[in-house]
Amino acid sequence: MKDDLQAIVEDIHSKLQKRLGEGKVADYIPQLAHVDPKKFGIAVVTVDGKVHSAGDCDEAFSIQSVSKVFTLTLALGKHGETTWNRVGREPSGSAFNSIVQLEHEEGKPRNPFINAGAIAVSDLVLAGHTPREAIGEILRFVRYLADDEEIAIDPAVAKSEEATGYRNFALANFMRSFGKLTHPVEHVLGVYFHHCAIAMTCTQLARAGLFLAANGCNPTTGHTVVSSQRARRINALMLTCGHYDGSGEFAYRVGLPGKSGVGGGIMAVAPGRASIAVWSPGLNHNGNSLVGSLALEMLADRTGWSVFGH
Ligand SMILES: NC(=O)CC[C@H](N)C(=O)O
Repeated sequence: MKDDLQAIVEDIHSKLQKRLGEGKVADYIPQLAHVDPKKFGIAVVTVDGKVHSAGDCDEAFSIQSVSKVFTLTLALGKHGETTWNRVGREPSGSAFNSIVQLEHEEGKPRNPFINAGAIAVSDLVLAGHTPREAIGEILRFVRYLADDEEIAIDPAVAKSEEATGYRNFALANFMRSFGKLTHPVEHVLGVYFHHCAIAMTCTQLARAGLFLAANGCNPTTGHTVVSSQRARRINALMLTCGHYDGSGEFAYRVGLPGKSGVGGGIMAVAPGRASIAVWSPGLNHNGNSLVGSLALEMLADRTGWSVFGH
């Protein structure tokens, strides 16, 4: 490390002040359109459990698609490798809510991080449960990962998406027509919308991702969450698919496994070193946080943490 980490984080926060407000806040989910576009938080939790943070790092925001990492981890825990019968592991090269590939590939989504793939994963998490139980299981899992019982779902966000999620209903119905969802569409989407509506701060999110930076074991709680092989593989999927059709650009500029959400959050993993969360609501054309991506690019550059070398 070239400089002290807290100093780097504060410097990134101050250098990016002039860029705040760039990008476009997601407004297709009406409840997200109200968020102040100038918010910006960053938290870095190193594998020794130390937190380095700046800005709006303790303000909760809607994690949206970042939650797909947690539901995938749960589905793999419940169904093991058979998870991959239902969803692929290849980058899609298309938008997060795209429907085009689904017809060619007979209802099997490309990867677990695009909407269609995460809906298939929600169907897997729902197995043996009512929707309410599955939502409770996901929330308990995220609280366990972050070691924080305060984490909650924002019901207004879930409701807002349920009322306007025409695309997601289309994707789910289309998959169901191929027999690729085993539960009723309303139940599967109920689970999906609620896990997307989990609200977390950057600090909580960085803590929740720590197991991925530390070979599957959360070093602050001592809990073994997944095997080191599984942690490595989830990181690989985040690197190749975590930013949709912006994943190549993110790997080029940042070089860390990462998962974005349309709430403006990104969770990134520096294996063996740290888990990082950034939040800034303005999105680039791929639906990834514009200032958040810049912050991670600066962080990777200053720390030499890119998985591809210094
Ligand atoms: N990229 C995202 O964060 C998308 C998640 C959002 N809940 C949706 O389904 O559209």
